[in-house]
Amino acid sequence: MKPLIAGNWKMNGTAASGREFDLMTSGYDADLQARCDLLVCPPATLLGAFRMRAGGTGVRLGGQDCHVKPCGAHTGDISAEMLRDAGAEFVIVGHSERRSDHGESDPVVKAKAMAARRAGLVAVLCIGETAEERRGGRTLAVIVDQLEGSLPDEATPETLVVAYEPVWAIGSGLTPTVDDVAEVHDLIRGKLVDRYGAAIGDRIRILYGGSVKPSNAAELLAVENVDGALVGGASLTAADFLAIAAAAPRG
Ligand SMILES: O=C[C@H](O)COP(=O)(O)O
Repeated sequence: MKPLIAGNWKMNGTAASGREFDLMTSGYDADLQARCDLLVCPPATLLGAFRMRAGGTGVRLGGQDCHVKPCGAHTGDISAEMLRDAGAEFVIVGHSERRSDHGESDPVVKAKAMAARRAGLVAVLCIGETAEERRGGRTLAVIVDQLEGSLPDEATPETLVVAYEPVWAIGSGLTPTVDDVAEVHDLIRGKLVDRYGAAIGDRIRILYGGSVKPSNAAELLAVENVDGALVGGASLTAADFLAIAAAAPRG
């Protein structure tokens, strides 16, 4: 399976960030293109400009969230259809910062994943346990609950990516051991196969996210059932982001 290296810029970036994005597109050379798919999810304000800059380079674009409805009276929100219109091919749903900042529940995340499919976007559906849940030995149970509550009713490898992001690893510099990552990704793979059948579930990409950096990317990306990375802070600079992409194993 070709790895997906996805950058989530979160609430970072202005028009001046186009220069950094250009370094990413120019650095995504034939070797990297053969090695992995590269996705940048900037703030929605930059999608249109980045679409112009990305043209023909192979770098894909995504949104960071979408509303469940295609349009309507929802001040400040953006629909999956609007993201697609602005150049997105992917959209992150259920990121832990959306869950905590905006109280998004599993049913809402599921509805957003289904909205993404309706609009022709690939949903990057995020799940992960908190530090307290991990300390309480509930990691695997939390992952199962989140999957049961938020996976869309129908999915294919072309419409769904799952991202495992332990909340305590996000932006903290901490990462789980490779054995812990392997255990959770193995569980997720099994649940995807149960839900969608082996022909689909075995081919849905499962990303790891949380403090991925050039120094730990090769180790994390080599873990079985880790099919790429969802990168926050290190995706803001081309040098780090491309170094992570270069650490992806050849498919
Ligand atoms: O969506 C990305 C994740 O929240 C990871 O962020 P981070 O790489 O800054 O830890």
